[in-house]
Amino acid sequence: MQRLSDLLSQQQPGTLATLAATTAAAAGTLWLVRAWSTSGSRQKPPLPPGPRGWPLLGSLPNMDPKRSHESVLELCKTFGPIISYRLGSQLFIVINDYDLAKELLDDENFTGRSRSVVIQRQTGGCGLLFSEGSLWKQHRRLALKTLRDFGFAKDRSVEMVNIQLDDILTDLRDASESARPLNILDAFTEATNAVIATLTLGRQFRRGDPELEFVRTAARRLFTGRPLQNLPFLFPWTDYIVRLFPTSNELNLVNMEILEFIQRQVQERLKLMGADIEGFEPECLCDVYIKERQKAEAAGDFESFKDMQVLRVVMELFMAGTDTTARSLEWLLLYMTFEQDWQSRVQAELDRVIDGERRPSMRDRDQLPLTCAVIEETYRIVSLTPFALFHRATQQDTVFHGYSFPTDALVFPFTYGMSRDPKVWARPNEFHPEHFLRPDGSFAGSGKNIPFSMGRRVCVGESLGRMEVFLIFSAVMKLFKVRMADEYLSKREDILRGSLGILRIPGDYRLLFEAR
Ligand code: HEM
Repeated sequence: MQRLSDLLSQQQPGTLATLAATTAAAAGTLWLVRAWSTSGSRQKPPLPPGPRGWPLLGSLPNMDPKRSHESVLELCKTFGPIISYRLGSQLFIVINDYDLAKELLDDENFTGRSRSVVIQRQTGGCGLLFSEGSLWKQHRRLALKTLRDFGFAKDRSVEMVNIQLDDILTDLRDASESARPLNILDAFTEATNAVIATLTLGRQFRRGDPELEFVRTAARRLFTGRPLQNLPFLFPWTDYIVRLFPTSNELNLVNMEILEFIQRQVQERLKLMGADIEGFEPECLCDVYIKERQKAEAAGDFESFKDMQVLRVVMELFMAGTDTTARSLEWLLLYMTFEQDWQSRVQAELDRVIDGERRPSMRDRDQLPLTCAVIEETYRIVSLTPFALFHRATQQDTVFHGYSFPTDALVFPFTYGMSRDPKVWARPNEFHPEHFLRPDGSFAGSGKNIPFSMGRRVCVGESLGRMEVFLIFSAVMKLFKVRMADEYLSKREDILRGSLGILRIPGDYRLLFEAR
């Protein structure tokens, strides 16, 4: 396996001449795009409507840097369900209507991802999250099949979650006996990471282990980082300056550190597999990838499973499977502290259905409509990933509902806006689990709620995420009452409004647990 610095430097051409040429080309392209978009070209359909923006900066000064989802919602109220705006020189198109988003996300043409220099440098076009075309299809299929074979979202994962629950419940018992207020995220991160680490790397990072501390901190840095503060993302020509000081950019830095960490893990697996890779019975996704690489190379294919590809797929699943689910659980408990009546109703339902000391299992789900509705409503009102992930039209001259979608525009399904659409939700701005309950009290399903997005690039981990959230939330609710520590009670608005990194992050809080 190549050294990581070599792998990353392969993604970094660059001399002064290239700098000059690229800057000139970027300026020329920008000028042309601007000239075209303001001239009201007769041949091409217009861009979707949106604010005019400032010279060079576009709408950047109008975005709340901590909560761009709120600023974009305001724009949608003015300009409609398909809007466009520029931040720096990057064009964004936002879809804020469920039916339009469904049509777009089901369309093969919109399975592209950003070709931004930042993403290219971090991924080299490899992996699963940011790859496109046949490479993406091949690896999405393989990753899903492999994880399924290892019991992804099935019995084996249920067993793993239950083992993790032992630790969570012990922590909560200790906290409740000592009346110690706590931030619950760490306990949830440890649990969700243990599950995905077993599936991807065949091992777990145990408490007290510095590697677990690294994963926790890295996840926090990665998911609280603001992509919009990554200058070259909005002004590609600044990339040449930023790349001279790679450690000055937090998102680059944390990406490199995680990749190095994953590379060490892959090397451990290689050591364990020994010389007879072919005869080794794979125990996790990483082993399968190492074996597939050997097969591909034997057949003369040195591209599909090159080092960067293997590292990125393992890393992306490992990271995406850790913080997203832990944060969903954190938000659920926060809503339960502020919605005490719903907390009591969930607990009454759990007491009725789950007898004695038994833990809730997936089979109980059908008997727990209210619990399911509370979970679904929390997904809705939080919208953990308000912009899902950016997509891109892969075909030139794409026209969608009368508007031009250039191939370099970043297209977002705006899940935050859709989950607040008054045409769809009776009480869009309130915590109202009845959105997901039929009049007879049965669970109505997710309907138009799309926390995991939808269509061709729908979240790979949806079934695992949903399973973990249901099992952990219901087990905690069965055994503990949760409330906000007194000094945070008056901060409801700040805590629930929080801020936006890659995920929505609540404001600072401390929870108190009391055994039931
Ligand atoms: C509650 C937890 C989670 C939420 C809310 C969530 C949400 C999302 C969203 C909104 C997307 C973007 C889909 C799009 O491009 O339109 C996504 C993609 C993805 N998620 Fe998740 N996710 C969660 C858990 C997980 C887990 C547990 C894993 C790993 C096992 C995972 C792996 C991925 C991957 C690999 C993609 C990229 C799929 C692709 O590009 O084809 N996610 N997720």
